[in-house]
Amino acid sequence: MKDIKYLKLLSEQFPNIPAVSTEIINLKAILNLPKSTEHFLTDLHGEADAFKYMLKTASGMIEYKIDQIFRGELTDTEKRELATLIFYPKSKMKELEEKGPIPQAWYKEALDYLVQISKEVSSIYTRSKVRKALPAKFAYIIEELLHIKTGEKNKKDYKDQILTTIIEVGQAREFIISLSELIQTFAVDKLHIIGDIFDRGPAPDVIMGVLKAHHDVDIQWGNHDILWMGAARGQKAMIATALRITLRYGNLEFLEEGYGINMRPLARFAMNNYPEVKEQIFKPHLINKELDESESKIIAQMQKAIAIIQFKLEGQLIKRRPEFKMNEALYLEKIDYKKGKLNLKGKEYELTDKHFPTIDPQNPYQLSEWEAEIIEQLSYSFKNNDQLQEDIRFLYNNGSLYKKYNGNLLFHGCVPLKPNGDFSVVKIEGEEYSGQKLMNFFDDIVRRSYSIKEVESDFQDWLWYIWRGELSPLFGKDRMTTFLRYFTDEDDKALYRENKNPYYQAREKEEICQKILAEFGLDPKTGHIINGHTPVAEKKGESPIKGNGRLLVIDGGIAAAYHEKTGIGGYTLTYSDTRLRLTAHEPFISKKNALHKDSRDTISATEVLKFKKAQKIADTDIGEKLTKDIKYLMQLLKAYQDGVIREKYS
Ligand SMILES: O=P(O)(O)OC[C@H]1O[C@](O)(COP(=O)(O)O)[C@@H](O)[C@@H]1O
Ligand SMILES: [Mn+2]
Repeated sequence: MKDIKYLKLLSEQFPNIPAVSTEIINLKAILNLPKSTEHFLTDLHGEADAFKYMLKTASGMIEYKIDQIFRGELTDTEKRELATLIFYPKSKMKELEEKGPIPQAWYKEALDYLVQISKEVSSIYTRSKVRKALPAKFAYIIEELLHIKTGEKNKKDYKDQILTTIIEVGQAREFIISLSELIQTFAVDKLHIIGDIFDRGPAPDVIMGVLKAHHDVDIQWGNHDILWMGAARGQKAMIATALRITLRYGNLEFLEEGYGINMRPLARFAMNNYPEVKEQIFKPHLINKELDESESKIIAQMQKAIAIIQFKLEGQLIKRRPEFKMNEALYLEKIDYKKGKLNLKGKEYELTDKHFPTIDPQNPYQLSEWEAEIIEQLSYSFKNNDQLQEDIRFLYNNGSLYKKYNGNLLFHGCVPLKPNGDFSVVKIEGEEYSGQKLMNFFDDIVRRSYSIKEVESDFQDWLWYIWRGELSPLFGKDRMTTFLRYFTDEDDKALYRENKNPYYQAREKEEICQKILAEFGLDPKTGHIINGHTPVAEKKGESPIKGNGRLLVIDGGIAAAYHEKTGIGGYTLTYSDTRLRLTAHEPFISKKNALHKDSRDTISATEVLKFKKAQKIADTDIGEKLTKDIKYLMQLLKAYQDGVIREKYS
């Protein structure tokens, strides 16, 4: 029996037998609803258009529903037309209008179809949840339409009349838009982003805007998110790195226009110090866009300038934190500046670029006065940028290093392992961390870095470690060879190789996946690990399904930069009441293309798992919580019945 004090507290919310009974009936009914759909996306890398499209289409879920409802009734082309109407209602109707007035019959049919789909996708939610999600202006009418049962003869005329009147009063367009948005919202209940929203692509700020407006999203931080979180806290090596990557892909728009960060001081500095720059090394890597020569040159100059600042700041940090064991990356002191050569482990390498005007060979990691001023200014603009701070706060508040959800384990990179498959042990201030404890340690570091005020604090150095340290669960590689890739040009691939943590080999084995699930307190027989971070090269025949189905890697590369490597436009995962489905997508080209193509977007869909019995809310984490609540409510009911607690009626 729960503490009487607790029951008394509960009685304030449910003061009498009818109130507590109603709640019990309500919760028990909810337990019997089907489990709602979860949608997993990862490695968005600034690709806002592709991401928005995946959300709109619920990764093929909407087309799948249309198939189910209209099988045998509509042709494939008609089904695709209906799907694009749901994805882009405004543009689709605008196009039709351009060809002439839209006939009433078209509106009637479209409304009828959309009502049918809305009914289907909302049928798994409680009335109250559906009501809350309805657009206020049409809530009453839509609710009426959703609750007319198919086959209810006497209601058919009633429904027809409502649809006809909607058209007569000129509201059909608005209704179609509202219903389409409703379908998009209801197709997926919960969105999981397995990390890497930032870097490489053009519009992470737009993605953040969409996520902030979403009804239910959680984020498992990726290394590139941590990079921006550290940068926004003012960690200077991370600011320099985030900017270097932005410049490397020539994506200044989101920085300057999206976040309003002024890049002119860096541009002035770069033009002054690097009037000539080796464009073959530093010219921006442009995807789906072009820049004129002068723009491209200035971005190259800025990229070199910020890269040198990054290497200096990283050198300082590595020296300050010997426990990070990253001396290997102390490159600037291994350069013979007169000869223009790099000396690594007794071997000399010719540098591809020997112009280092800001480096003092005696003190190579010291920033020049101007460099110091630049990074100081940038740090000020990052820390005082309202928009960026709001986005990063959202990442902190809705994110974590890993998540356990409905029996599955979600994280971006890895759980660091030793080559023999044991969990790696990290010793920090006398304490040993491994497995879940290590993940919790890093999660705690990230949170504390946010709440602790002082700049460049210990915690911020650790954030940088999470970005690129050997035992970081988000990086999962032994080193980052950026410097070598810029400044050396060897045939020897080993020089640049970043070796993946043994986890990536080990996860092919079912028993390792099971061991990890068990370490996190999940059922190793039924749970799944869901990973992002490493693009799956489908082209080379790599499978996203590992460990005999216990682990799924869904980074197929939404990032346009990786399409060539992966050969597809990304994987996504949906987990409904009946199945866990992995979908491979075609690369997203443009909205225009999506609007006009008459085929599906998905290349293939694999049923990773099909449940024998459809899952109910009772089988989920929320169900577990509700079951506990019901238990206490039953105790309260009994306490009223036995007179242990007095009922109140007002
Ligand atoms: O693909 P780019 O922009 O050259 O960046 C390569 C760098 O990105 C990393 O792959 C990290 O990014 P990911 O998390 O996307 O893998 C580094 O290991 C590597 O040095
Ligand atoms: Mn990553």
